[in-house]
Amino acid sequence: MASIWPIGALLIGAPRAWAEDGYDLWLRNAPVDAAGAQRIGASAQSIVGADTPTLMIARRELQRGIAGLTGVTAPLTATVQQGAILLQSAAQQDEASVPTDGLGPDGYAIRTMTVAGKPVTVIAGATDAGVLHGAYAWLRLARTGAALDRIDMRSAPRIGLRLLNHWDNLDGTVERGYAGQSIWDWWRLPDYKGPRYTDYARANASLGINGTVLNNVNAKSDSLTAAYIAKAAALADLFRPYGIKVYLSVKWTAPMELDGLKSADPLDPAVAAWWKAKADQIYKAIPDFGGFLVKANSEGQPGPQDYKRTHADGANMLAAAVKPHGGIVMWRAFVYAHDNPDDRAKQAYSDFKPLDGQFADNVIVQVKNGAIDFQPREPFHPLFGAMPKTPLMMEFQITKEYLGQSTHLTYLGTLFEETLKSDTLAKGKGSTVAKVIDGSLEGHKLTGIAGVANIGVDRDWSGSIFNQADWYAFGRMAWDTDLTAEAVAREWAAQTFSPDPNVVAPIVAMMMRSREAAVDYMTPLGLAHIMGTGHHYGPAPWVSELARPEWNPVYYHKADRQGIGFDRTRTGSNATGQYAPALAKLLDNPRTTPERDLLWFHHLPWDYRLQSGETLWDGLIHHYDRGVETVAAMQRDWAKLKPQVDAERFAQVETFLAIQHREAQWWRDACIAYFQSVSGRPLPAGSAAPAHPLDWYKALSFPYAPGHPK
Ligand SMILES: CO[C@H]1[C@H](O)[C@@H](O)[C@H](O)O[C@@H]1C(=O)O
Repeated sequence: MASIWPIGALLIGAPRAWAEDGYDLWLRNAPVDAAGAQRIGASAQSIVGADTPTLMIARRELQRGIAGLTGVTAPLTATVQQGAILLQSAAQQDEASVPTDGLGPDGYAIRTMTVAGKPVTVIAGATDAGVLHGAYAWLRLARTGAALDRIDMRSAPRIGLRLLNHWDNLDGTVERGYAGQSIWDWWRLPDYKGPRYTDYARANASLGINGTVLNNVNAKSDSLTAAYIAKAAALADLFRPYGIKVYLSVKWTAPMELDGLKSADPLDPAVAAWWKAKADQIYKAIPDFGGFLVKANSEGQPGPQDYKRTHADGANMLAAAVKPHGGIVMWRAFVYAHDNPDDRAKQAYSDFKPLDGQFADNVIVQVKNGAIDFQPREPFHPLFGAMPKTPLMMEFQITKEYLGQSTHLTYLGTLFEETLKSDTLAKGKGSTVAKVIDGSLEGHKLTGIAGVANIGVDRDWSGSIFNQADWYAFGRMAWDTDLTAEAVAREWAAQTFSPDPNVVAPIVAMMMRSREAAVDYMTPLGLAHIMGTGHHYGPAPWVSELARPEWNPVYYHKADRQGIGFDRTRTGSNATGQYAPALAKLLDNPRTTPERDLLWFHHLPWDYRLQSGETLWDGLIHHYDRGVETVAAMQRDWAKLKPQVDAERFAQVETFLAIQHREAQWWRDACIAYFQSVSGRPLPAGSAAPAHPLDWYKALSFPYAPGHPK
């Protein structure tokens, strides 16, 4: 057998035919060793069945992957041969078929079996998109070194809508984007459809992402003009065979801005008629258009409350416009439009909880993972579990607005996992956030999860090689919320760098502690939102003079001579009361609050004793120290990988880790200098004094961070 694949041996040490700039993401298909080529080649000698646009993509992906990995191209054949891969779509059910019931519109089954007396691998789906997902899953197995000669797997996502949200503006900038300008070339669309769009679709389809919202939630009305609808339609045409639908964010006052209507009151029949006509126009150009995403009455955006109507009034009016076409409305719960002096964290719940049961059946409310704003760590949002009659979808941020943006290595898989596995206790133990959003807790059919994309025109797409892992993890965990961050990191590292366990293990170890390191050096023990204001980069716990209370870091940490933290208990802002009673009870007591969230829920004296026995003050400093030390350890671990990683990507990561280490110290020293100026406490033994006086950090301004909206 081995002699069939001599080419595998030749590939060892062969010069690479591509630049290692990260463009190929996890779809890199780098040549494997001889044993790997044998393993893959034996199960991929030919491909059978590929007659629709989507199946042709599946076939091409397999051929491309197999050729890259083994050096041998698997031909397309009409008859079944030994070692063939059979693509079995719904139309091809016969005696050899693999059952596809229960796989839904996206799922797949992969099975090695005997067909016409020949050992083959069948990749089946109830739809062509399912087969395509199966092809990508098979390639994932091939790339990660799994055995391919005995497969019997079925996989179907529980969450229906798995979407990226682009915060891309029509002028090509990306709000909170740290990977360069938008990949949507609005200027040359719809005529010029550059190759990057197809690569984008491949990357997303390989994860099972099935929709994309093209434009920023801070939307401009222009996105709904005929010209922009045509551009969106061009993208929809490209993405369709990959099983990806297009959605648009809309601005509430578009009827006024585009067509001079006098109002945008959702109960005004003229307004409803305008949206209906607009929806009809869009569906004419994009028959499978997904629907609308709306940010209303939040951060200055207009909305139904401007007309004394509710969010439900607004959502339902839009929902009626898209309903005849099968469209949906995703209505965001990220609101803090009004001054909310006692506790910004409470507003979404206050506004939305009373509306439970009032939304139309094609509306889904999109809730951020936490109640403030994509912090390095937040307890799960209290709306999860609190609106049983309303489908809620998750909004994660893949772009790392508050987690070091493009340079810090802070793998988000652990954040996603922590949130999804959080127990709301809404219907007793085991009422996890994952079960809320997959619909199983309350029996909803409309289900979704969105990730704010970290994609731009940078060669590596995401601003750094390791940020690609966040896109990857979002997609994989959206498909299967049971996946662990570690398993996903392992898959990603094997495909992105090498399946060699000596490469995978240390990279995964770095990734798995990286986000906790950022929590430690930025906002340990439940602190939040003490970043530089506006751009959210770097420390600024001292800022206190901005116009609105909730724009100031001092509002969030509330440090004074006596203690630190935000009292959200029953006797404080009572945000704890927004959680299920059993959980609220735990959170009202610092001793039964997870220590990682301590200062999120409690204002405590500096002498409060942590579980470790040390005082809160000493513990805080130790967390800051530990964060910096962890980054230093990551640098050392990366340095050891030099022989195994190509020079280009090694150098990028090395440089970014150096930046991260420098900035972790900046964070640590600035925060300690500030908190010490407030607490007046001495540093614990073993902790070095901040390198500079507080004024030095205060003077260090950083006004022009990328991605910061003007
Ligand atoms: C799109 O605006 C963003 C804003 O830039 C950002 O700082 C914050 O995270 O949230 C807003 C939102 O989610 O609407």
